[in-house]
Amino acid sequence: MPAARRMRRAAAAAGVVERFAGMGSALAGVMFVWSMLSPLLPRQLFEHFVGRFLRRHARRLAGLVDPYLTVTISEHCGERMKLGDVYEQAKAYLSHQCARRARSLRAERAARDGGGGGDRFLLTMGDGEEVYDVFQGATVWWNSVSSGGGRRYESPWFGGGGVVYDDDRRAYRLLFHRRHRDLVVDSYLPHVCREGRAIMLRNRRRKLFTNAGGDRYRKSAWSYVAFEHPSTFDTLAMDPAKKKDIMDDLDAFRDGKDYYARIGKAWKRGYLLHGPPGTGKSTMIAAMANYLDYDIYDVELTSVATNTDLRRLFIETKGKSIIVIEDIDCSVDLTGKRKKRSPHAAAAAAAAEPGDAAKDESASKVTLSGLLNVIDGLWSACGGERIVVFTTNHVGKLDPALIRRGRMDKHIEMSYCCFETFKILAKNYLAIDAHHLFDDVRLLLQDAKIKITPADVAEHLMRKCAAADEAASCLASLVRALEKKAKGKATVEEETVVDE
Ligand SMILES: Nc1ncnc2c1ncn2[C@@H]1O[C@H](COP(=O)(O)OP(=O)(O)OP(=O)(O)O)[C@@H](O)[C@H]1O
Ligand SMILES: [Mg+2]
Repeated sequence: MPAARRMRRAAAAAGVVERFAGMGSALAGVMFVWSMLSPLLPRQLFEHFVGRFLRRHARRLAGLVDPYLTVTISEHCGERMKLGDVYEQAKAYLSHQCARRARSLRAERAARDGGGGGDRFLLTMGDGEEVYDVFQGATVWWNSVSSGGGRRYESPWFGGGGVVYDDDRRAYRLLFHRRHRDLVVDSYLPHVCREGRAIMLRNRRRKLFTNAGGDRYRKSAWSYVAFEHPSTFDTLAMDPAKKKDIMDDLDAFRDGKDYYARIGKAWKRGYLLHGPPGTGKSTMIAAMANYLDYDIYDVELTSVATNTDLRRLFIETKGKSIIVIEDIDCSVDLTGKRKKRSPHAAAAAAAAEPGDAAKDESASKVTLSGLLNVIDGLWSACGGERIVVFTTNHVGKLDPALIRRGRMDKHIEMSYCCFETFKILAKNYLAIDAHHLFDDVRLLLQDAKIKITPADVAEHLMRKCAAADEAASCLASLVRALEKKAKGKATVEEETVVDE
């Protein structure tokens, strides 16, 4: 047995002995005083005084007999039965540090990054288990307790609309000697949370959250799937200098916790990605998330009924995340004015049921000021380490207040394909760095009148067969498409891929 483990066992055993020895000597003292006094006093007087004494000093006596304190960390806490962060952190810590000493274990799937992690298990303490831990020479004991027997029932309210409550309440109980109180509260518990957070980060599978399709009685406003987009900055086709600038900016943000605190600014950063369709705005968001190892919250503004709901959504996002609002110009009317209806829409509304009209009125009432408040107001500072990204095809349509620096700190234009961009796409799609047709492509792309998006170029370079001369045929297809544009025979909108 390794020496370190032998020492820890010995420490734990010593702790148990010390715990019971302390109780035993205090109990023996009380019994001794009792046996001395009882024959000397009249029985009624004795009972009266002893009764009063016990009533008054019961707590202090209990303290003499049992000098141990407990701290309970519950699974659920606060509003709407939110899962307690501290509980999750303690669970992760215990599964890593102490669970191997437990005899009864609970197994959960430990999802890891990048998919395929579903076969790993996280082992946590089973109900009623006790394990010890040693911290700076002090021994503490952790107990896993549960109540409710794991019953699940459907709410009788809201028409029983699928709201299922889990009656199983779990908690961890931490037991320690009262002389370690300061050590536990000031150092040990923060250590448990810190270590637990780090373990959770290492074990987590990144998530793509959405608020669309939810109902307001769900425990969380967000639902999610595993985030598995393969885009990276290596595969993202754009001017290398611009790409490096963005990566440096992201690095500075990720490592900037102390800097943001020093300058008195919330730890968040806004990016505005603008450019024509198919220039890689969504691809860039995926690359940013993969680069930073962050989750993505994709906000569907049209599914948010009010500013209050929007605020709740933002409060429920966690740190290390990118909050995305795509096509911000067409999400909702953020000027607060109602858009004029087309004659067709007006006729349809007139023919609709009265209930439909009411539904229309109750559609999203998110306002510009509501949005500004969550991304830049007092609420925006909750949690920290968040990036907010807006994308748009029409930057000119946006309200200047929405995209001013400080809200959207970095404006990135995603533009049409240049030769540098093409070379990255050719490397991605055809695995080539050079080809005799590259010169033709370069000459054509140098012509400012020829506008082709990376999405269109990518489609030309996409493998269509496993032929040996595949690269040549793909490049020839691209050259033909570019020549067509040069001759004005095709516009960007009408362009279609020529299949070989
Ligand atoms: N810069 C790029 N680098 C690599 N691939 C790209 C790039 N731009 C576009 N693509 C390819 O084109 C497809 C469409 O790109 P993407 O969805 O990112 O465009 P977008 O700018 O978000 O378009 P929209 O404005 O219509 O949402 C992607 O699946 C990707 O394969
Ligand atoms: Mg997009």
